[in-house]
Amino acid sequence: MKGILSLQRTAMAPFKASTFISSNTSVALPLFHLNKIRPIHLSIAKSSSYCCSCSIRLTHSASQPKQHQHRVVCRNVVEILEERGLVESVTSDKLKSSCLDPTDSPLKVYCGFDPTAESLHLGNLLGIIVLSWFRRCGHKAVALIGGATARIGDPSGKSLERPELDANTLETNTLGISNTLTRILGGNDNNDSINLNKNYNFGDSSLIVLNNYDWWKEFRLLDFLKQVGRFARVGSMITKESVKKRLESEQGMSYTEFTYQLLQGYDFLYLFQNKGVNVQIGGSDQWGNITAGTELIRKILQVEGAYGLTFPLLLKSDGTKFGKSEDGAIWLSPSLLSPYKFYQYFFSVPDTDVVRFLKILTFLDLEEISKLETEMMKPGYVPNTAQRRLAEEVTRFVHGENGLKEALKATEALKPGSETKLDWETIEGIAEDVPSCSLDYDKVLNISLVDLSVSAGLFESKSAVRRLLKQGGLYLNNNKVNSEDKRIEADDIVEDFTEEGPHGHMHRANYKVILSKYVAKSFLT
Ligand SMILES: Nc1ncnc2c1ncn2[C@@H]1O[C@H](COP(=O)(O)OP(=O)(O)OP(=O)(O)O)[C@@H](O)[C@H]1O
Ligand SMILES: N[C@@H](Cc1ccc(O)cc1)C(=O)O
Repeated sequence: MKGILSLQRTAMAPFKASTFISSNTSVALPLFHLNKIRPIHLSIAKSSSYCCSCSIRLTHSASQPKQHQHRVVCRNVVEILEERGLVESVTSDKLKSSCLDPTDSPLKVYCGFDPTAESLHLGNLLGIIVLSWFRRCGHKAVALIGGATARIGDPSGKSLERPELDANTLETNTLGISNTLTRILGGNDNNDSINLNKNYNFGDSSLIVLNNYDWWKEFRLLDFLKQVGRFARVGSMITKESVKKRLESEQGMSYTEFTYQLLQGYDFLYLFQNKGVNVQIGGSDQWGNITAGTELIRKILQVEGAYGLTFPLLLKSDGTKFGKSEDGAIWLSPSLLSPYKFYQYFFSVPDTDVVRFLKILTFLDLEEISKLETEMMKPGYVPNTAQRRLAEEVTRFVHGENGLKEALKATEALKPGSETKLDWETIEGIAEDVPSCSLDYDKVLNISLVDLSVSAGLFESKSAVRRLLKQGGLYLNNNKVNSEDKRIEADDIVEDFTEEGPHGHMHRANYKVILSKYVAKSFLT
């Protein structure tokens, strides 16, 4: 068993996780049990000196701006995607030749995300990564939120009709997803909410976030049937995988979901005509919807020059797809999955997956990945070195430098026998991820540690506490407890002095104490 994530799955099981509550009058007790785990040593690797996008070493000169050089040395983005296993199909081979000159004629690429959940998940990250590759190679990206299409429900890959979402849920989801997209693709740690009535341009306008509800809300049915429906052939529509499968099922398919491909198809046409978008990307399940768009553009506008590219679905080792429907989805929003847990997920991926994930989910040079792969085969390889690199890269991309720092700090603090000094922020971070409870301050101060360990639910009996204490396995704030008579003193309580009192004095805002136990070394396998 490796890594803290797997540790927590087994170790946390006996305890019921509760919400972490902190207030001026309470003491919160994040409790955890570290069992059968090897300590993990972490360090941040230095970033590579290669061009982020094209695996070619940069040769900056003082006179040439970095951005310009970056584009000059950049290779064909489609080739890069192919090498990394990020291309399943393209609608035309001409796409490759169309991306040769990003400086003079950059492509404008879009990927759509229906706001069917509060957050995007790991499967959706592939679309974000492919958009990012295009941007890194000098092209432009559009992230589209399907405020309109989410009301219809994409039948792709679904055996049942999707439940209808109410307006409030859609609004909350749209906000959550926009925040994630702008946080990741905006390239900063800015978590501020964005105003949904605006389109967002970032810096050099290489990224725009749009919502398709903006053009669908005013499109009248008669106009749609005349302008779009007339050109769509039912014969071609029913051959799409998403429709064929559903028609064979007992439940069949509603007319509403049947029209989904035309909505997505029209989006492409609208974006082609009004925003200069000429490429749509998506997971392989989006092929039918993407080709609906290229077909409409060809028929209605009578032009060529619109392309589609799909990437393979990201699958777990058991062959199932990463998505939001299963338990334990890997959410990209920190409020649904903390950066610490996100990091731990990647730190614990099996050796059989790590190289594939490094190629798909990071921007690391392929040569570097290949070196890591070679190292993995050698005797003396420190387990999880490749996973650590993967976890660092993906966490930094999704949660920013601060998110990665938070994850590393919590990882360090949760290590068995860690000597990390626990400060307020670290405890707060950990508390979300371990079972915790909240007790009044006076129910903790001067209370015997043995009693507290039981009243807080860490142990079932005082004798169990004493037994572990004798084995040297009981820790308070990462310090080993040696005496059964230990009482909680004021100094054991980690305080947050960050709130400023009425006269400019810092006053006690919150109080926290952390207890932990882990099985003595002799019990480790
Ligand atoms: N595992 C995955 N690998 C690659 N792309 C994915 C994956 N899951 C979803 N996508 C892509 O993300 C976009 C939105 O996905 P969508 O909301 O339809 O499905 P989902 O979130 O996987 O839903 P569910 O979990 O309910 O099956 C689509 O372009 C889809 O191809
Ligand atoms: N159909 C995509 C989302 C999407 C919506 C509208 C588009 O124009 C493009 C893509 C999904 O399943 O999530």
